[in-house]
Amino acid sequence: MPAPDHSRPWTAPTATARLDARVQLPGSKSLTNRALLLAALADGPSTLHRPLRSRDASIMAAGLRALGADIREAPGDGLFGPDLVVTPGPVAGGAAIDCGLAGTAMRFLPIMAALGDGRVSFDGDPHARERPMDQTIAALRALGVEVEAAAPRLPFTVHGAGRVRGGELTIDASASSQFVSALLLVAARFDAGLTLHHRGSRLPSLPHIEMTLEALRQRGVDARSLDAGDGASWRVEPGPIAPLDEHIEPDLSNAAPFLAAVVAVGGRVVLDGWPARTTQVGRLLPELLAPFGATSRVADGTLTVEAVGGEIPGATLDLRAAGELAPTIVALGALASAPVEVTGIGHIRGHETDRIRALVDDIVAIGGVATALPDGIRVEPAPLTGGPWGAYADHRIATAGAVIGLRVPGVEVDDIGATAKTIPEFPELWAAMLA
Ligand SMILES: O=C(O)C1=C[C@@H](OP(=O)(O)O)[C@@H](O)[C@H](O)C1
Ligand SMILES: C=C(OP(=O)(O)O)C(=O)O
Repeated sequence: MPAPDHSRPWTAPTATARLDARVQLPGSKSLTNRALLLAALADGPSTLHRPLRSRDASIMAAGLRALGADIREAPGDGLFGPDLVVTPGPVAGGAAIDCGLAGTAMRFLPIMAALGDGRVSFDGDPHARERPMDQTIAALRALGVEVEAAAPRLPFTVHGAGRVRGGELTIDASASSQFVSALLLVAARFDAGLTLHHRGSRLPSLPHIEMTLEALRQRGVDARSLDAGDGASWRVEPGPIAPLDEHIEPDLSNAAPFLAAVVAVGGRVVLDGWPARTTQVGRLLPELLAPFGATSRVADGTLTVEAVGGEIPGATLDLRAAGELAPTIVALGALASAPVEVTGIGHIRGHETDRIRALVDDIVAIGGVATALPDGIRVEPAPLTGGPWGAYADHRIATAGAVIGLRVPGVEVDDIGATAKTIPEFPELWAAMLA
């Protein structure tokens, strides 16, 4: 089969009938990239079964190889590609790492690089140079690691001295939970471990920090939240990281557009591989979609979402825990018959693109009414027309356009290839859902 051509605008398919689909999604980005990094720091080889194969996962693997890990493909069950076997090596200096647009790579890898002996330089895509990195650089410096940086952003160079003392550190993670996760993920390898405090105006994406703690504990690391009354202090004891063979769960955040499609069109989608218990923030989707008229049922490892279709009610949602899901919810807002307000997401201005601006501009360009709020977005009912939908290199802005296009003919996503960041199969899976 010829490779799909993503260089031309992608006309989002309009749904012609109620949905009745079964969907199987590739692995979680957040789980894959944590498993890769912890495997590279572990005491022996680990296998990742059904890892995500995507740009962000390739970037993480390439960065870890540059830092000394051996990562090879091994036959898996073939569902979305081979398994990965990671054999750790001593953390090496002397590398130049391209972080692309991957927040996990640009926040996690510099902390690991500090364990090595030598210089490691970091850079990324043009927009990656605008993403907040100040807390990574400040944290390393506070830990006694030399960082050469002209500005508190990419590009910069970490000068590892072969060890990090660790101890106690305070950062401001208001702009990203990844600053916290990065330090906790590597801290077992600091001489004194780490007691980390967050002090700042907000702490977004708490479930991703829970995911980090759980990933560490699964590998025998003593990692916990400290009950400081504010839920913003953590402790990781120094010690070995055990190797682990892990089955990577499907990406539940990438389930969002497929489940939102049910609200937009009506009918039913059954999602395979829904975990009985998970730290992924996508577990909140059933309750987030309920105000829009969706009913959800978990049974036998599947999630079934049903909706009648037709008018979509308005809603007000606080997505501070789940900023990653905001573009999909805002897309439903553009289709709703009453105002939809999403708050708690000011920090998504620092995601792959300024997501608040991108969503407002795209919705307004197709005739909608959307307003940026200091901490979110408000969308009001308006008749939508087709037209260009900018992806801004952002997988979730691209898929938000796909959701709107289900009901609005002629929505043209300029770069559906942006979905390669976490779900390269998106156009094919979307078409299959609608078939
Ligand atoms: O640690 C992670 O895997 C992630 C944390 C979150 O980042 P922010 O806290 O910057 O939103 C999330 O939005 C991102 O997609 C993935
Ligand atoms: C914010 C996201 O990604 P990143 O890991 O690059 O921060 C995202 O996937 O929504």
